[in-house]
Amino acid sequence: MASALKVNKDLVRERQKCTFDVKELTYIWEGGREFTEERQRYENIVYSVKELQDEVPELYLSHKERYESSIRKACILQRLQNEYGKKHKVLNTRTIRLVGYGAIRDISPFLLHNGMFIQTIEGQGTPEQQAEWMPKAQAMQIIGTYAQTELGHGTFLRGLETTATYDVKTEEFILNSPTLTSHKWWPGGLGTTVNHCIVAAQLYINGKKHGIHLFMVQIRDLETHMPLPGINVGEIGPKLGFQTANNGFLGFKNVRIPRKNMLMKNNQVLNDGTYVKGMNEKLTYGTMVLVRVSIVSDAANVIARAATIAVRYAAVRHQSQLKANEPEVQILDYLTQQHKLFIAIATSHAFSTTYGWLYKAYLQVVEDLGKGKQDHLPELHALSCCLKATCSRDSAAIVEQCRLACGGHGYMASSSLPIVYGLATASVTYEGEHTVLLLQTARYLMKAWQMALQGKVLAPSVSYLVDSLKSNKQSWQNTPEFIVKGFQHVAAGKIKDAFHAIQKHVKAGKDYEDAWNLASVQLIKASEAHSRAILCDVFWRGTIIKSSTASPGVAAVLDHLVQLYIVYWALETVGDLLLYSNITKEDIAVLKVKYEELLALIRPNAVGLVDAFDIRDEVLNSTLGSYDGRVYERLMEEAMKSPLNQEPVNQSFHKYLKPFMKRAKL
Ligand SMILES: CCCCCCCCCC/C=C\CCCC(=O)SCCNC(=O)CCNC(=O)[C@H](O)C(C)(C)COP(=O)(O)OP(=O)(O)OC[C@H]1O[C@@H](n2cnc3c(N)ncnc32)[C@H](O)[C@@H]1OP(=O)(O)O
Ligand SMILES: Cc1cc2nc3c(=O)[nH]c(=O)nc-3n(C[C@H](O)[C@H](O)[C@H](O)COP(=O)(O)OP(=O)(O)OC[C@H]3O[C@@H](n4cnc5c(N)ncnc54)[C@H](O)[C@@H]3O)c2cc1C
Repeated sequence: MASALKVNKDLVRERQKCTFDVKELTYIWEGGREFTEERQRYENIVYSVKELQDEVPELYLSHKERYESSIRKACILQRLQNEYGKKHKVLNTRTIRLVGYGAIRDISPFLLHNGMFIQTIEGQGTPEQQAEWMPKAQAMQIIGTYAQTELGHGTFLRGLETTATYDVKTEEFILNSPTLTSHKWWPGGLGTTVNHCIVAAQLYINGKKHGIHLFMVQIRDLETHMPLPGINVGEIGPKLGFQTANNGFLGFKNVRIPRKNMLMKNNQVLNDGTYVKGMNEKLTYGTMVLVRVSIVSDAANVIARAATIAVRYAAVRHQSQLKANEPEVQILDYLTQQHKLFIAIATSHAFSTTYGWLYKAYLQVVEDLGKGKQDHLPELHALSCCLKATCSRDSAAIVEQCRLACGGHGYMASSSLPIVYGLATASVTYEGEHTVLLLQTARYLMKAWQMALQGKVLAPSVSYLVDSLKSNKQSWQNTPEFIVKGFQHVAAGKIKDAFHAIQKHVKAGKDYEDAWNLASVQLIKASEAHSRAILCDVFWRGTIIKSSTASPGVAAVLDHLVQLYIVYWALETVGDLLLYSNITKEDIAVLKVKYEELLALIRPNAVGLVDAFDIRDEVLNSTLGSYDGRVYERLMEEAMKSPLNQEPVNQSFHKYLKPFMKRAKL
């Protein structure tokens, strides 16, 4: 962090106003002091490595140069990470991703290796397969990705066309891409980085199709890196963001792999071609569940980044007068600006708390599955789908809101807000498209509603449906607990409406599937309302627990944030509350005042709150958001790095402009 002397005076004043212990909140936000200290220790190592510092900003490099630079840095990072792991302890993936981002400035071409390839071997491999591949993958003697999506299908996995046909004679699988649309398309690192892939393919044995299975396939020679025979591999080209992720395509022509290369923890193929079905075919999708859970944490992190940039900038930026003859005010003093930004801070805490809760549920299900119990798998799938969908979508909207809150300068690449938006919006699509995942949860909610009607016991996350069937609703109270109940009434009401809409179409003679499609707008609304009820409930309960051991100052700001989140969403969805709960116009008027009071309470702590996210300048990489607030100096310094500013006259003047001007007629 910059020395106090060089820090912008507005930021100095803001920090003096802060009423709580910033460090203490950082520890809470990060899940414990040990995690923060571990990350900081690792950051100190990584960001002192000279080779990781850019001479030319990445954005001025060509597509090819950017990739080469990202690989160079990713290798250095991987070495540092391994060395660190040997000396201290293995770093958590959040730290690896955060710190890696600061060095690479975009997505690491090893992201899928570290985030899905290793996890799939771990989660889907037999102990023998793990023993063979895990050490090599961890040491990066083999580098891999997760190759599932194809040109023709990403969402509908049963529609994937890549085939893996078992040859009993040679005890091998033969991989083929029978059509153009069957080519793998998107996997990160696949373009020119990885030499192995976990490939999702339709399994055929003796002409019988057994559905999607996962296979370990080597695609490049380990010495020469040349594609192996039968492999057609390449990079898919520039995208909205993710420029250095090295997303690729892949086709197979009669590529043979040994039988032992099918990941067989769940389903198995024996030597003689006998197919042994596992406990649940959907366990093949297990890595996706883990990544969906992790995306809730990623959403919290991207919002924290955008909020840090936008809040610090809003403290430094002065524009317009509130009153004539008075100095121009910090834009952070406009209530509308606080309305745009404080919800970002609160949302980041809401998602971080929800991630902690969801990850715990994930670990419990994994433990249960190990004992052959799968009762909670459907609930976890439903929760991970709707929370991934809602948190990723909210994160993209909030990052964009933070960008807009920075006015014109937020549009500068050097603000980093465009690149952060590129990251956030990608997560709305990858790992299960937004609408599609909401509809997965809706399937579960329809079943839960049916069970509630039948008086059956429901899983904890939907047990509120039982309460909603009781006719005596208490009169409304403007307390957080009661507003959370209000969200549950909204969710229950929307679930019920969607259920009835399907029934109505079925009664009118439609097939269930057509009725489902006709009701699907209502279904996604029900799923969204369920997500919001869960987020508010978990955030509220989680904050009470965290506050119970926090200092009074920190407990107070946590309380302001959770209340702000709940009241904000009550006001955003006020129409729903009027439809489905007992809220009155008078209650709403009180909530509006409450919301304004909360903005005022948070205002003196705004900069302290984003400081508590403890995001280093290297990670922010932002002219607008650095700790010292030297916004204008940095904007100018960065502009001066443009290659167009390295010469007084660009050659295009002599080649095009001058002749053009000469020829121009009056
Ligand atoms: C700690 C380490 C963490 C590291 C984190 C790193 C983060 C890295 C970030 C990486 C960045 C980018 C990577 C991006 C990678 C990708 O995008 S990989 C590709 C992702 N692809 C998808 O998500 C595909 C989406 N589609 C599907 O999942 C399925 O096709 C879909 C669920 C939509 C439907 O599947 P079907 O097989 O067609 O099933 P249905 O008939 O619809 O349903 C049957 C029942 O199965 C239940 N189900 C479905 N999925 C699951 C599951 N995963 N688990 C449990 N159960 C599941 C479903 O609910 C149905 O149940 P029901 O019949 O209703 O009882
Ligand atoms: C940055 C990025 C990185 C990625 N990395 C990987 C990777 O490493 N490995 C990998 O395998 N894949 C990867 N993917 C692919 C990604 O998982 C898919 O793009 C994603 O799952 C969406 O599938 P799709 O592209 O087929 O979308 P589509 O399903 O074609 O979606 C198009 C539209 O159709 C709608 N739609 C589709 N089906 C339904 C339905 N049943 N009901 C209602 N609406 C529907 C969707 O809502 C959407 O609006 C990546 C994608 C991106 C953008």
